[in-house]
Amino acid sequence: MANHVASKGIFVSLWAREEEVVQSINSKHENSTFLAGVPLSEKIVATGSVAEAVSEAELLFLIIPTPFIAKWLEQNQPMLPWQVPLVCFSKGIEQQSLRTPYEILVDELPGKYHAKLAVVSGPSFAKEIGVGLPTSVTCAAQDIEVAKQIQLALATRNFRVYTAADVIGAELCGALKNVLAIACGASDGFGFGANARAALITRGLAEMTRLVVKKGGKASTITGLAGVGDLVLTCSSSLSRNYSVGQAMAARSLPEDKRKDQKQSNNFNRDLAVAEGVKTSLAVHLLAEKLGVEMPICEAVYEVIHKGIDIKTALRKLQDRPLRAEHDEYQGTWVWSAL
Ligand SMILES: NC(=O)c1ccc[n+]([C@@H]2O[C@H](COP(=O)([O-])OP(=O)(O)OC[C@H]3O[C@@H](n4cnc5c(N)ncnc54)[C@H](O)[C@@H]3O)[C@@H](O)[C@H]2O)c1
Ligand SMILES: O=P(O)(O)OC[C@H](O)CO
Repeated sequence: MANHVASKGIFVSLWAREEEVVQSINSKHENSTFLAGVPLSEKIVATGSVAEAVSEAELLFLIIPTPFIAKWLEQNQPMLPWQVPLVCFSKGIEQQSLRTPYEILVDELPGKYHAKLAVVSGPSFAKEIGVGLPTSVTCAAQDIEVAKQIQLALATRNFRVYTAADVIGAELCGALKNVLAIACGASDGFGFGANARAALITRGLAEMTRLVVKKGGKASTITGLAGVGDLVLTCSSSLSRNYSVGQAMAARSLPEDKRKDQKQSNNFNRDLAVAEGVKTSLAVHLLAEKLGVEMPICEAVYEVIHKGIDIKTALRKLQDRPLRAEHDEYQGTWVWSAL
């Protein structure tokens, strides 16, 4: 995102946690640790000091993994200006509190910050944005004028930004697609084929819809970039860390002689550590239980990762559920059926 904004001729001050990342960006104009091979603009200057990074900010981006947001805010909030929009790009759900990134921001930041909070979601691999490939995302904010301000600030011919008012829907979709991508990666890792993947994406969409609507989000968000867009992207590309984790977990559970046919992740341990769907699957399990929402695919991912259930058994269990109608009639309209 820093590179994209810099491509508009805007100066970007980028805070990074690791000293080697700061060094690499400032000396080589590349983030060799996290985004090797993507040349970065000289308009990006990295620093290890949050105070320095935000001192002249007209727009703030917060892009760190969801599990660290609350702690990061606790340590850095006093340095953050409240008069400028703060846009969060993180996609996950906090494990214990079951909060989305926006809900964490609202809880952890004083009220004066709240009016200018926004989130960006949608199909957006960092690597593709970094090299300027065409990308479209959704910016959601409670105040649509804030979303429009961010839309204008970020949009280019190659980077379309749509506005939306459904913050909760956009965020839940972004979090859930990571869990579903693990399931799709696993299915592909077993060589279950394209039919199975398409079914997982479609029934995954049904799970997303049920949770989003139950939490007060809009069903229309599901058909948008944050919903279908990001779900299709993440569930079908090994550029996704979540998909790769599922793929590698399946490949690892195959007998030696079958493994050679499957793609293996070179970065399994790193993907496992950073793929948001790993921790979010526990949060989704708890949230679905709390709200009484049926989410069998997400539940299968939770059972494999957090309960140690054999991955093939979990996928087979999905196939063995009772047969039923695809949609139910509910208050005069057809909606996704519960299982
Ligand atoms: N990478 C993408 O393509 C992409 C695209 C859209 C949204 N996102 C979302 O952005 C968020 C960040 O993803 P990412 O790919 O930039 O990072 P990542 O998932 O690769 O994680 C590594 C980053 O986490 C930071 N980190 C590690 N421990 C930390 C701590 N204790 N406190 C603060 N930061 C810490 C590291 O400094 C590093 O920048 C995630 O929620 C992800 O879902 C990522
Ligand atoms: O690599 P992933 O699986 O974290 O996905 C990255 C982005 O969220 C895709 O939109």
